[in-house]
Amino acid sequence: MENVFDYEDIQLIPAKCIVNSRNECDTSIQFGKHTFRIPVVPANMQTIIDEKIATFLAERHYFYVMHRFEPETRKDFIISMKEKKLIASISVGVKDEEYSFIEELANQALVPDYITIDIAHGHSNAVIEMIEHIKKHLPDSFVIAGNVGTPEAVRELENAGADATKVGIGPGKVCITKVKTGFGTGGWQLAALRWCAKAATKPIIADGGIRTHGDIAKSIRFGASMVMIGSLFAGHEESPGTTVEEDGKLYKEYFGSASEYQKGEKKNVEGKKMYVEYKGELQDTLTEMEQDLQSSISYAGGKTLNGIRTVDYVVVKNSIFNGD
Ligand SMILES: NC(=O)C1=CN([C@@H]2O[C@H](COP(=O)(O)OP(=O)(O)OC[C@H]3O[C@@H](n4cnc5c(N)ncnc54)[C@H](OP(=O)(O)O)[C@@H]3O)[C@@H](O)[C@H]2O)C=CC1
Ligand SMILES: Nc1nc2c(ncn2[C@@H]2O[C@H](COP(=O)(O)O)[C@@H](O)[C@H]2O)c(=O)[nH]1
Repeated sequence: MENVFDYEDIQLIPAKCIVNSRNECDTSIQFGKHTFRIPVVPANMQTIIDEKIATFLAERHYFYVMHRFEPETRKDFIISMKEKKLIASISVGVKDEEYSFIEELANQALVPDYITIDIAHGHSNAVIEMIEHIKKHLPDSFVIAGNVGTPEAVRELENAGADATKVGIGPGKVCITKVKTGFGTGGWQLAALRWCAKAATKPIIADGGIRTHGDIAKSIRFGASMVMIGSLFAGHEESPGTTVEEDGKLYKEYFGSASEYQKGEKKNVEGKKMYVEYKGELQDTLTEMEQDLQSSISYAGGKTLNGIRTVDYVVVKNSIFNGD
């Protein structure tokens, strides 16, 4: 891989505007059988999403992926979303009990609309076998598989039947994979996304490393259909993490899914915990993201997200917070 770069190294170049107001710019994205308001999905992490937030998002036509860290609640969650006529989007791992869980869902005709296979090193037989298992038992579920960081991995997971792949090994804000293992896409996530997108024949989710709303537009430019974000969604009033007060200021916790706080033990820890400033209401952030993306589309000289996909860009090597 040559010419690696990350989000802060790139600036998109404006093209002639074709709208009279940013309101005319359409940020919606079709992903699977459904169309969502913005190409953004909060990370499937325990301090980012819970059932209440999932319902809030689904009711307002935002994509969501429920986390997999309370496995015993997943079946009721699917039933409850189906009763409300909302999309059911869950996560699974690859351990033995997950195989029986998929069979149980199939036997009870409980078909999640989206199933995300969520493990650290997604380029593995474990994930390939789980994709095949889901496709055998729940062929109508849209399967997202990850995480990966190479075109070879994208091709293999697509060939196994994945409907979308998720790219990002170690660029996350609470991720310590890079320092613990020496591996990953941390520090060059945007270049890795481009590399993977060139090989992909199905949608890609860019996962991790988004620090500003402009990074969403950059992800779209470099091949993402959807962008998964953790830290920017942490710290809201609705966020599940605990709230603490220090010197009169409010903070909320945000921890990694491979942190000892999530795992309950210090084994194969690849994540940490941090506190982020309290950010107010989730809807305000979603609205701001949509407006900023409408602006991005207008700067791209387009009316839809497609306008961003072909826009010119420059590499400006002034990395200030590369890869955290
Ligand atoms: N996007 C990212 O950069 C990363 C994300 N995470 C997140 O943390 C959570 C926990 O992830 P994970 O530990 O995979 O989940 P699990 O603990 O559920 O592990 C899934 C399975 O994969 C095996 N496994 C995990 N990592 C490896 C590896 N490097 N090589 C071979 N086998 C492996 C595990 O076995 P065993 O534990 O015995 O090895 C286990 O059987 C997930 O939500 C994941 O998305 C974690 C790290 C990086
Ligand atoms: N290496 C680790 N990555 C993790 C862990 N928990 C979550 N994640 C990944 O981070 C993104 C969110 O990134 P952000 O930059 O937007 O905050 C999330 O979707 C996962 O892919 C972890 O413990 N270790």
